[in-house]
Amino acid sequence: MVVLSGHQLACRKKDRVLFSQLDISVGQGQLWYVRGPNGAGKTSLLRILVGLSEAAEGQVFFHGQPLHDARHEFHQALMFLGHKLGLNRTLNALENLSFWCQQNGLQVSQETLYQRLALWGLVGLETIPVSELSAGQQRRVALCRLGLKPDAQLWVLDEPYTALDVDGIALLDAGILAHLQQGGAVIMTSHQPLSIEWTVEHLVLEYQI
Ligand SMILES: Nc1ncnc2c1ncn2[C@@H]1O[C@H](COP(=O)(O)OP(=O)(O)OP(=O)(O)O)[C@@H](O)[C@H]1O
Repeated sequence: MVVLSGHQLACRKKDRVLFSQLDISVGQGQLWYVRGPNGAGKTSLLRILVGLSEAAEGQVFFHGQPLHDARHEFHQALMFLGHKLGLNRTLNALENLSFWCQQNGLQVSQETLYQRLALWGLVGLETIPVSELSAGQQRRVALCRLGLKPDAQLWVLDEPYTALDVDGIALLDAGILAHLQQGGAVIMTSHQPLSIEWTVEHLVLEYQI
């Protein structure tokens, strides 16, 4: 079953066409890996696919419905982790996760949040302002959100491995694998080769002058 699809998408930034006539169809249990050099348009594509930017041409569909007509259902089903971490640097890890859950209308116990933080190796760091954590620790706090939104069938992850150490990469791989095994769908960008043991669909964007 197709979860998200983009038809004949085009993206322009200033006078440059980043991509055009781009088709993508992301099904349940599929892992899409969007690759390409710096500036090729990977983040721009992801932003179009999640409805944060308008395509210059083409349309995005969620479960066969135009995204505009399925906004509510789409947001229920979407877990988007952008290039930026989306953390408040003055709040600590626990407060950031609580705030994010509130924003998303999720009732999540403190115990569950502590469990997520423990899973990501952040025990003892829960109440330190995020600004005082290392880059990899901050990334781990952001990644704690994966799994907190039970209805999120579609994960869209923009360079989620950034700043992670070997153990962090293995944890993220395991989380993505479990999501796929449960029928979830994943679209992600990365500059490093994927080591997830799953069939990977590749979408390569070239740098267009
Ligand atoms: N808001 C904007 N206004 C103007 N140009 C933009 C804007 N956002 C992105 N661009 C341009 O669009 C191009 C593609 O950017 P994008 O962030 O999508 O690339 P990317 O493939 O994700 O790159 P990277 O691998 O460096 O993260 C870049 O040349 C960038 O300068």
